Amino acid sequence: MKQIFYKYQGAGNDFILIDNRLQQFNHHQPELIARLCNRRFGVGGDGIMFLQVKEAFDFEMIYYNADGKPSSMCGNGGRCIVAFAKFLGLIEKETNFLAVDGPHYATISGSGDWVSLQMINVDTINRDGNAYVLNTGSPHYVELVKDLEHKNVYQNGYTIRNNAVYQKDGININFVEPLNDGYFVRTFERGVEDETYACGTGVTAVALAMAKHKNQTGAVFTPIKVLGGDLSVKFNYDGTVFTDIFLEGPAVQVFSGEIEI
Ligand SMILES: N[C@@H](CCC[C@H](N)C(=O)O)C(=O)O
Repeated sequence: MKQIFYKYQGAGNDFILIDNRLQQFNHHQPELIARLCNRRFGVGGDGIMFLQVKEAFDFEMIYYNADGKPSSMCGNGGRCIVAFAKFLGLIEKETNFLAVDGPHYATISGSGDWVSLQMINVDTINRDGNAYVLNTGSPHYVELVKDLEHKNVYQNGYTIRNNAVYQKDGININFVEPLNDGYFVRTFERGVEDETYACGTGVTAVALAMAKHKNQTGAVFTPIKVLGGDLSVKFNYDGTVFTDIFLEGPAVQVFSGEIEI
């Protein structure tokens, strides 16, 4: 059977998008999902999303990691599916949709390639040695480092992600270095099991962890540079809970096509 797909990227975090409003695609097939995401045997992507009908919402986002397993929230994926919903004519300038971690509100620019996505509130940040550990829809480990440009993110990320604490459930590993204006972040992603060019829940975790690190409260705006471009995170922090968290950046359709499944 032939399947139409769309390919999107958000700061280089790339995804396959499928319009599954008619429920023609049975996505409970881990091997097929992993093959579609494979960069040699399939379309290629850090993950795949299915846009489905959901009562009381504009749509539902069903997300799988590149390894074929259902995942927790994907921030850049969330931004890309909002751009896809606009492309399909389902929404105009704003949307309320359902994802695995609950309802999300988002706004989209007129041209449709800049998306601001509200993320879940965060009230818990734990420590693991010098690192910060928090859940922004997906679990994240955040470590401040020096000379991030030359760090072996794959090797160091792989080692932490697979240590006795995190091996079973997995975690995403973010290394962060302060810049004059904001931060530079590189992420080893669970479910891709490799460094990706960007991670939306990851840069969100970094922005919150750095505010905590610097005892910064009030309205905060954090520009973040990643391998695939620029993202930003804005939020309010009262010293206890992070609210009104928005992840912002590009969400671009790259190509579309048909693949045999
Ligand atoms: N790329 C994502 C995170 C996707 C989920 C992650 N791989 C996990 O398993 O936690 C993002 O943009 O947030």
